[in-house]
Amino acid sequence: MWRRATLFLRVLEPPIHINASLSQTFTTGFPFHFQEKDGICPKPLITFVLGGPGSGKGTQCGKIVETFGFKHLSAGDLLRREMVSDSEYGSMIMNTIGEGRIVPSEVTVKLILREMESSDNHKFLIDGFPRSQENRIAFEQIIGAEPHMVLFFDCPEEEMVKRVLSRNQGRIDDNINTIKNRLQVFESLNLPVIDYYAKKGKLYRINAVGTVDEIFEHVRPVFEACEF
Ligand SMILES: Nc1ncnc2c1ncn2[C@@H]1O[C@H](COP(=O)(O)OP(=O)(O)OP(=O)(O)O)[C@@H](O)[C@H]1O
Ligand SMILES: Nc1ccn([C@H]2C[C@H](O)[C@@H](COP(=O)(O)O)O2)c(=O)n1
Ligand SMILES: [Mg+2]
Repeated sequence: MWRRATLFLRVLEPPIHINASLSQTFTTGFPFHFQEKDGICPKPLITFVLGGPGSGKGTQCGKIVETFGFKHLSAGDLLRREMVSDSEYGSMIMNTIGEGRIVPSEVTVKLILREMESSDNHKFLIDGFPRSQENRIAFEQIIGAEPHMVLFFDCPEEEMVKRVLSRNQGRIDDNINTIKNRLQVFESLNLPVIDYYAKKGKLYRINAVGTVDEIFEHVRPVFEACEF
């Protein structure tokens, strides 16, 4: 039931090396294998969801899924799941997340790819990715696709820190020291990606201050304006 979506996906660079243990679960080369639905292979619609730690990306993704029927892929959640699995990357991921740094792009992109390939939905919300230009380039190289739009939840640091410290979900990075590092990483590595998409005309900046429902009322028209 797999068919190559060659026509739809933009090929940018030669495939990067895929290491032995992951190559059994991930497709080598690109474009990725996309699930056929009702006899046709739909074009994947990719939305990247960016914003600082605690800006509300995951919360708003939940509402977008409910309202617009996307498949939500949180890069952080995929990494946390990999971390507690038997993966050879477990301890590396745990140390990296614990210090508020970014996991090597190849690992993260392949986790995303695995989820995309096994999904029967063609509309993807990719949350917390790309966190760096290196992440972005790895996605383009491995998956051979670009987002049709990018949401940026713009939230003051003080509010992000307050939200993260009261999240209470047992995350190893929800402590003041790691948050300081994550904020620095956001500024130095993630803001350039946000600028990149702004220059390409793909960025939708959402004011992330207010109640969850108020913020969603800024998000809704962005999706309503799209023809899916
Ligand atoms: N508009 C809001 N007002 C107050 N609290 C909020 C709002 N949106 C989300 N929260 C809460 O703030 C915390 C962080 O939100 P969320 O997990 O959605 O952020 P995130 O951007 O995904 O963060 P991270 O990058 O750390 O995963 C959660 O406890 C969530 O319930
Ligand atoms: N593209 C990504 C996304 C996440 N991570 C790591 C580092 C983050 O601090 C952590 C938590 O992510 P979140 O749940 O806040 O989106 O996961 C990464 O290395 N690369
Ligand atoms: Mg999140």
